[in-house]
Amino acid sequence: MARRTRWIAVLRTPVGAGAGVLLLAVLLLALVAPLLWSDQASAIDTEHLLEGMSSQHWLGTDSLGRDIFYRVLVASRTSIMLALLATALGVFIGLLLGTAPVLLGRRFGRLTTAIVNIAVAFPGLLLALFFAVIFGVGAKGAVLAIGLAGAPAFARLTQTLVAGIAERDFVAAARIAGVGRFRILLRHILPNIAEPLVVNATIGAGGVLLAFAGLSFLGLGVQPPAYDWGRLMGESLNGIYVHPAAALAPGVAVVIAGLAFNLFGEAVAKGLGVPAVLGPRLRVPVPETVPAAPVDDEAVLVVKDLRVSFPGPVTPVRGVSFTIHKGEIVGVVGESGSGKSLTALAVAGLIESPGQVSASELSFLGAPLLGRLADRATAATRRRLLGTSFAMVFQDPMTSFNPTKRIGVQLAEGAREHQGLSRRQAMARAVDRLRAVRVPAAERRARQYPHEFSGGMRQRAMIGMGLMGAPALIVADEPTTALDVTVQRQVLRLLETIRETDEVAVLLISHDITVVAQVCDRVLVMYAGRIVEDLAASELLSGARHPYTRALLAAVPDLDTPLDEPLAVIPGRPVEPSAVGAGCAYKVRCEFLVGACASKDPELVGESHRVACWNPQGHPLLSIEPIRTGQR
Ligand SMILES: Nc1ncnc2c1ncn2[C@@H]1O[C@H](COP(=O)(O)OP(=O)(O)OP(=O)(O)O)[C@@H](O)[C@H]1O
Repeated sequence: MARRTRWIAVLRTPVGAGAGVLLLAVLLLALVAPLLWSDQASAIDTEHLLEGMSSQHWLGTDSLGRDIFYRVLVASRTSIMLALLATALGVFIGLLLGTAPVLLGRRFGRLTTAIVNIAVAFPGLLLALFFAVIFGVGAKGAVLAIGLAGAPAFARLTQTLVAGIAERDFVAAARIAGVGRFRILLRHILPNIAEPLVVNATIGAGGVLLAFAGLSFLGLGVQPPAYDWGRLMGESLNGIYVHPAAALAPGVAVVIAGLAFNLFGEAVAKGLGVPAVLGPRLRVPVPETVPAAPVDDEAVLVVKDLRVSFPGPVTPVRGVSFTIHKGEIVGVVGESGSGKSLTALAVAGLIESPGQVSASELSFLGAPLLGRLADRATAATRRRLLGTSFAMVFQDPMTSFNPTKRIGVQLAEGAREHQGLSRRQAMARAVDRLRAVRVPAAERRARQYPHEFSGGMRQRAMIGMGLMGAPALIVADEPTTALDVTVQRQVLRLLETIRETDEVAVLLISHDITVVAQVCDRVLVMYAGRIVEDLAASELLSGARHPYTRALLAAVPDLDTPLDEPLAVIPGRPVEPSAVGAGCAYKVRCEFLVGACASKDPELVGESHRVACWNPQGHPLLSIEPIRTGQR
């Protein structure tokens, strides 16, 4: 809807309207000219050979006495049709090459990217000539030549656009939901790149028209008795000094038609802000017949010694272990860069190559999430399990949903995929879930697009999407960071309610320790890729023992904080993953160093309250004298 309005707005601008009318006129001419003036254009008049302009022949006649004006008009169809065909071919091949990384995976994707990069480096006209020689002279050969020559540019454009969309949260969410690559491409990626692609193809058509005229002019394109503008130019070239109009007229036609495509494309691009691909977001889960197996205890997610590393090598997550039980809300806090998001992404299977994930155990509802899957059935089961029982809510509500699709349709998609619901049933469930997350007028809202929702409502709808199946775990990565305080409270309360009513476990990632303290049962404090403290949220204020946790708490301003004094901050800066050396990663910022801190990284030890520190506070180790350091 909004899309249509924007197009209409473009057509209302003077340039947009002018270019639109010109393009329409050119297309109309191409359509009707051969029907109306074919006879006049081909009528041979041996008495008026190579005549100049006259009232009878406005642009004169050619060597067979045929009227040049009518021939230029009639040639419009062949010229434009062939140019559009070649453009379509270029776009099609460009799309195939540009979307290869999504369809074929990274390795083949890289190969096609390399091929495209090499092809793009060749001048288009040179490529066209090269292909023209291969395919032979004639219109068909020229279409193939120009289409293939234009393909690398469209492939590059497609790759860039696809890369921008493929990293969006809603694509990640669709992947978690087990939506296949082809379907992701078709339903999530292509609709979001269609606009810039169409606009660029329109602009490109102008250039193709010119290239086609060039090939025909050289005698490699349209062959007699057929003719296009390029051919007319070529035929008139010999007499250009005595009879310039015959050569200039088709040239002018090429320029006008080329301009019409170019101007229109440019006007639309400017008006739509192409390539402004908007943000999107999330998704997840679904059905019921999932072979879950958490029979032993109530562990929903078990993570043991999780590591995430990247080439460098850097290891931003260095051995994280925790378990989440049914109906438990576990918070993960830490400064920026501590590895919170990577931990969540690794759990969701969203770390892409060249990132490497390893763990001695990573299981969800008893099913392993890591490792090579022995057979397709196991892989399908795992996909299905994640698709139905695992939900992910991302940070930015602006990017949570595919902007081109209605909210209800997006909610329904996973249910159709995994639960086998019909379109109708899935929509009914979507409306029901929107109601469950307190989206008012759910039926009407389900028919709206993401931009018609407020930020908080979008975030709630995203959680609703997670509830389409029967989720056992919702991973929420900074779900309230982009929201104002009141809306933030509503979203957090919603997560709490879901936990209470459906016993869903929640892994809540936040840099805000007060948020975590309010809603969580347990808190994991992360620093430099490790958990440094794991304790009950109720103990946080009174019983935190790690100097880093205590510093995080001390840095939270409260109503008693004197306004005339600087706010407390944690001295120093978080350590970069690449700079983590021997000993405790927090040592350079810690006030309570002891001898072991410099040489050995402390293990996370304890039962219900785990701390990784050689000198935990609160219950001071009296035998060890703290070394008070000067702060950096
Ligand atoms: N693809 C990558 N390649 C190399 N390093 C990465 C990559 N992705 C993340 N990192 C590094 O890993 C560290 C942890 O990142 P992560 O996003 O998990 O932090 P975070 O705790 O979630 O921070 P924030 O609150 O800012 O999101 C950061 O230092 C980051 O630079």
